[in-house]
Amino acid sequence: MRQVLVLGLEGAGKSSVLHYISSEAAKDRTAPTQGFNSVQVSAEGFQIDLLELGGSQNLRFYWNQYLSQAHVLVFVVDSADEPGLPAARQELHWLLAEDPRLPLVVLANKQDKRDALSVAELHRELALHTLNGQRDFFLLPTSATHAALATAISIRRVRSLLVELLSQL
Ligand SMILES: Nc1nc2c(ncn2[C@@H]2O[C@H](COP(=O)(O)OP(=O)(O)OP(=O)(O)O)[C@@H](O)[C@H]2O)c(=O)[nH]1
Ligand SMILES: [Mg+2]
Repeated sequence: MRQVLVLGLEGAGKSSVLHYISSEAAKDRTAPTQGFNSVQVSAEGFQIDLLELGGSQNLRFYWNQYLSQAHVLVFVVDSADEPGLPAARQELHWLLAEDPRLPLVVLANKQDKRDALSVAELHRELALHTLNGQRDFFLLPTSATHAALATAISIRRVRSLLVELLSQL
């Protein structure tokens, strides 16, 4: 079992992304995650356990306790929530400081929204240029609720990236 830890501020779209990855279908409605939400997908030769921890302020306190079991960190960002980006950046960099090698996949989610920032803008706003060279790092645009081909493709790309990263372990 390989574990993927899925974090990000409340409402970023973690549950929606996990639902799509495991069921290959968009879901238009999710409830805020109380505690955690776990989803399994099978890859060739191994199982992937994706563990989402809720993003509300009181739950963020527990995030770092789960880092040591994780093989990959997925950090989901609401690309259209510009005011929330400083908090997302701060939480992300706190997590990264705890483990300088943990592979990181940042999802620039909600790309279907008209006011979504681009991947390049998010790279800057999240100060991702400051990452050290020790870790594998990827930044991918996603959309998890929009029923369009681009959504299906973006989620499939996340899934195959995770399989690729985890199969190297
Ligand atoms: N337009 C759009 N809405 C999205 C997308 N992903 C998620 N949402 C919506 O954003 C809201 C929050 O999504 P969730 O998946 O519950 O977010 P979360 O990160 O799991 O939130 P917590 O569990 O509270 O930490 C829901 O209303 C989703 O339908 C997306 O790609 N595009
Ligand atoms: Mg959730």
